[in-house]
Amino acid sequence: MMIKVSRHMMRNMYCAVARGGGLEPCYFSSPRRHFTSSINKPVLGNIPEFVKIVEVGPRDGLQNEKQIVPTDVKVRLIQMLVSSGLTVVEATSFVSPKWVPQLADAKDVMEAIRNVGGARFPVLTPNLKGFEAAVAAGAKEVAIFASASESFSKSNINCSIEDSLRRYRDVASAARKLSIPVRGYISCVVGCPTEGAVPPSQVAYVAKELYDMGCFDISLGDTIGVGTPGTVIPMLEEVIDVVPTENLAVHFHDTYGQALSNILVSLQMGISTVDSSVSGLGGCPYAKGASGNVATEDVVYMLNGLGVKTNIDLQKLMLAGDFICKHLGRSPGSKTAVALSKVPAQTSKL
Ligand SMILES: CC(C)(COP(=O)([O-])OP(=O)([O-])OC[C@H]1O[C@@H](n2cnc3c(N)ncnc32)[C@H](O)[C@@H]1OP(=O)([O-])[O-])[C@@H](O)C(=O)NCCC(=O)NCCSC(=O)C[C@@](C)(O)CC(=O)[O-]
Repeated sequence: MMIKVSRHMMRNMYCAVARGGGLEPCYFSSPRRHFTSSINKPVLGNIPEFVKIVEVGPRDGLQNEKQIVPTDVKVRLIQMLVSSGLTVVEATSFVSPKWVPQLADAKDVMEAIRNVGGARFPVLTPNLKGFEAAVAAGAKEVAIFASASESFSKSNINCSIEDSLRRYRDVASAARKLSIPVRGYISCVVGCPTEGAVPPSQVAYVAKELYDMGCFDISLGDTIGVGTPGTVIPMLEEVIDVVPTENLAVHFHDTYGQALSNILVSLQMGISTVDSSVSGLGGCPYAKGASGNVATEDVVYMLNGLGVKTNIDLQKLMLAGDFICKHLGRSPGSKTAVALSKVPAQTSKL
């Protein structure tokens, strides 16, 4: 049975005075028990005990790199991410190689990870052509990506929002016949690089369309990272009115350093799926100036501190971040890795 969470219920959950606890804060390691006594639960409200992290680095991260990363490096990165405990790693995109040459090796990546167990590897498919290629390459889960902004839809996938939704209905229906789960993304949920502020009602409209076509998860993307809790909360309120929180995910880029605060308020509003990118890789080829996604290491560090389970080994995750940063010839992109590189003794407590 699907329980619709109304805005009123959300407010109550938000204000809920939680009892119990009795646990110590634990910043570096996974929590041994849920919630900590030193965390003021009356302030935090009912944040989830477990958060599923969808790692988007190999796709959202590497699609934006100037240099084309060799297939074997992408594959090694994916393997390292899986061995850190991540159970969903977005592997690549079946998009036009003219538009995104960085991911032109999608078929080879899928072939190379065919036998990697313990995780799901969703891939982006912008149309039926991409869907069919993804399935032929062994994809077991796909993602479609719409936009809440008309101009971003045109620049990203060369069609209007309505045309994209028509295409995606075809993809969703083809996927249903093969029992392939479909994730839906919405870009520009608070701001668009050309249109500016995006009305929450427009986000809710696209979210409902994606939900109605069968998306099991709808990821709300602040593509250019302009959101603050002040704009994210009203957007989420409208979306939660039409899509249950258990079917929502958040996807914050960190351009203005607001991603962690935005994630925290999303958790307080009942969302328990968070997208992030190892070492904060990424950006968007069609959103100039947008920085990478929030770094997975920093999200895990915050969740550990909150006593929220992720089942991710932060130390192994940082090794994956170190691996890809070394390959790209840059210093670590997560605050956690930077901090621990300065205080290596703390690493032993991870
Ligand atoms: C959607 C299209 C294909 C339309 O592109 P188009 O040029 O309008 O498409 P078309 O149907 O006219 O086809 C043009 C050519 O592309 C080919 N083609 C057509 N489809 C495919 C396909 N699936 N795979 C491979 N090739 C394809 C097609 O066969 C043809 O080849 P040609 O005859 O010229 O040789 C193009 O605009 C595209 O690939 N866009 C992808 C853009 C992209 O990947 N953007 C980044 C991801 S979205 C994002 O980052 C946001 C997100 C999800 O992370 C959330 C957030 O951060 O907010």
